[in-house]
Amino acid sequence: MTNVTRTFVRGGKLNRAVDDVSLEIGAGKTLALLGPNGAGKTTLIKMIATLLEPSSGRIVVAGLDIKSNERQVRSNIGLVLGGDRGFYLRASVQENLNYFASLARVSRRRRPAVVAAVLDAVNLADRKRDAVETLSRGLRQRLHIARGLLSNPPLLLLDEPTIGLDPEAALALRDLVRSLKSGGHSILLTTHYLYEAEALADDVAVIIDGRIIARGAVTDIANAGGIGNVTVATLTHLPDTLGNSISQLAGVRNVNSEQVGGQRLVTVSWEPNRDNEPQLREVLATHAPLSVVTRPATLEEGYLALVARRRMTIG
Ligand SMILES: Nc1ncnc2c1ncn2[C@@H]1O[C@H](COP(=O)(O)OP(=O)(O)OP(=O)(O)O)[C@@H](O)[C@H]1O
Repeated sequence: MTNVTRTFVRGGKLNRAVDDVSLEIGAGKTLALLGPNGAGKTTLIKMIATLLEPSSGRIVVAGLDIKSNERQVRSNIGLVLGGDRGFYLRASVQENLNYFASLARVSRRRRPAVVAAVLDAVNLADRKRDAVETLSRGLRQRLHIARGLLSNPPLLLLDEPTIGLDPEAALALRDLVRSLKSGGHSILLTTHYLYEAEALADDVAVIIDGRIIARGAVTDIANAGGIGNVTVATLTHLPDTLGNSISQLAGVRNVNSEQVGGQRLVTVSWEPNRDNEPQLREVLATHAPLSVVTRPATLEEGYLALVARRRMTIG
């Protein structure tokens, strides 16, 4: 998409829900779109799915401009919004998929094979005769993905696919998303679970107030938030003045401490390429640290630093 903007009028004021966004997703790649509530993620996904028209800008899916090829583009996209709606609850899994396959213009002749293939892909074949209302939330979410796969679309749009799932069901769903990716689908994923984005995505884009403020690998997001590596020190106790002494070291961006079990974890975020574990060890030496480990910032640490930095610059 190139220079895409979508405005809404609210209370007589023009609100730019998506503001001049340009993004591309490579074939077979997964892009995670992250951002706070109301940042513009769903608006962006709805525009790609042709459910909402951009106010300006251009969106191209598999080489086709969505404005002039709406019907064809729809069959190139699998939209998975999830939740409890979207199925006939008393009808069976198979009946639902047959119906949605007809809407997706899968020919009557090909329908049985296509429905069998998507059921296999999401591992639901053994439940095909059961009414949808008997499926757990995790299995319903698989059914949503099966529905999105009916036209074998090159692009899948997954809006918070694991929301509300228990940890085991969420893990199984992440495995399913990985297998779709290795099957060649490009995926645009929105999620508020940062470890999920880190586990699944090749690339991350952060949207705030309708604008993409950072895009790239996890390190790029962290660097945009002003942090590079992070050192975690484990201590048996934390003297009052220690945090202050650490924050005075060159290159320190932020210091946090928390109690975990009987231990104190001190987390030191360093500015990009300015980590200095030896100097930190000197400060910690008289407090007998149990361990000191330096590693790259996680996506969660990078994202939180980026959002905080953004709020500081506009607030
Ligand atoms: N139909 C609409 N009419 C008016 N304003 C809207 C409409 N849809 C979205 N908005 C506004 O556009 C902005 C972006 O909303 P959007 O739902 O895209 O955010 P989001 O990033 O998906 O949020 P969440 O993480 O909460 O799902 C918000 O300010 C929202 O109030």
